[in-house]
Amino acid sequence: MELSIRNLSKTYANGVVALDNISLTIPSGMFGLLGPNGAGKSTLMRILATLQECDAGSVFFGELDVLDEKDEVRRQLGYLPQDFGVYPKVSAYELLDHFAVLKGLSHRNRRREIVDGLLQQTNLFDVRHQKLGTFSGGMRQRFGIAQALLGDPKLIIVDEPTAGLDPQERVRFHNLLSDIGDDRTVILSTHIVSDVADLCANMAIINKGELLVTGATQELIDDISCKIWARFVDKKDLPYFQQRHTIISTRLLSGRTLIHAYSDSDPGDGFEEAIGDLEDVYFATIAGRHVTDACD
Ligand SMILES: Nc1ncnc2c1ncn2[C@@H]1O[C@H](COP(=O)(O)OP(=O)(O)OP(=O)(O)O)[C@@H](O)[C@H]1O
Repeated sequence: MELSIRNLSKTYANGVVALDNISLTIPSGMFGLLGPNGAGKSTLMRILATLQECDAGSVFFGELDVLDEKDEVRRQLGYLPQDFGVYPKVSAYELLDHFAVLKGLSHRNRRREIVDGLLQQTNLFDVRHQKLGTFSGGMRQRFGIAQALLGDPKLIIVDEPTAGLDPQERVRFHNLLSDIGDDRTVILSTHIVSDVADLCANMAIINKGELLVTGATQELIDDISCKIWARFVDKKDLPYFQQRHTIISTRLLSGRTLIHAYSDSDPGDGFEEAIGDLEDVYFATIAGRHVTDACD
C-alpha cells in the first residue's frame, strides 16, 4: 500500500524548521529516507508513527488518514525508534510476550505461536531465555524488529537502525529487513548511504527540513553516472581543485585523497570519468547540484 505525504510542515518552539512543506509518495517495498544528522528524518518518522503532531499537511496510508485516525494507525504500524531501549533484566521471550499482550494478542496459545515465530524469524530463538542486557547491539536491533512485526503491520518504520552495528551484524540486519520488505511498506531512515544502496528500490534525500530529491534509486544513480569525474590529489592541492571545479566529495582511499567532481562534460585538469554511485547522488544533492537530468 502507498503512503502519501502532502505539504507536511513542522517548526519546533525554538524556531527550528524541522520539516518544510514536504510532499512525498512512498510506494510499497523498502523506501530509504536519507539525510545528514539534523535533516528532519526523526521528526518525520515520529509524525508518521503518530507520536508527534505536525503543524500542517496530510498523510494517507491507502485510505487511512494517518494524522487523524491515530488508534487505527497504531494497530497497523510497526515502529523501531532510534533510541529503542529494552529492559536489561528480562529475557527476549518475556519482553516480546509482554509487547504482544499490549498489542492485543490475548489468546495464550496463539500468542506463543506468534512470539516463537518472530523470534525464529529474527534468529533469536536459541537465545530467547537470555536476558536482554546480555545482547549485542545487533541482537538488540533484531529484537527491535521482532517487536515491530507484532500484529503483522503493513507499514513499518525503522529509524537509523544500523548505526553502531559491526559489518557482520549489518549484513545480517540487512537480510532481515529485505525479507520483511517483500510485502509491506518499510521506511528506512538513515544517514548511511550504503543502507539505502543495498536495500531500497525507492528513496528520498532530505536536508534541513527540505525534500531535495525522490525517485527510484537506480534511476537516480543512472542520471548522475555520466557526470562524475575522479582523480587522486595531494592534500595540499585540494584548495586549487576546489576553486576550479565542483568538488562533491573528498575521501581517502588506501590513505590517498580521492576527489569526485560534478560536471556535464570533461573538466580536464587530469580528471578521469568515474562510474557514479549512490554516494555521488547523495553528495551532489546535498551540495545543491541538480542531478535529475538524464545522461544521454
Ligand atoms: N524537541 C525539539 N525541540 C527543538 N528542536 C528540535 C527538537 N527535536 C529536533 N529538533 C531539531 O530539529 C531538527 C531536525 O531534527 P531530527 O531529529 O528530526 O533530525 P534527524 O534527521 O533525525 O537527525 P538525527 O539523525 O540527528 O536524529 C534538528 O535541527 C534538531 O536539532
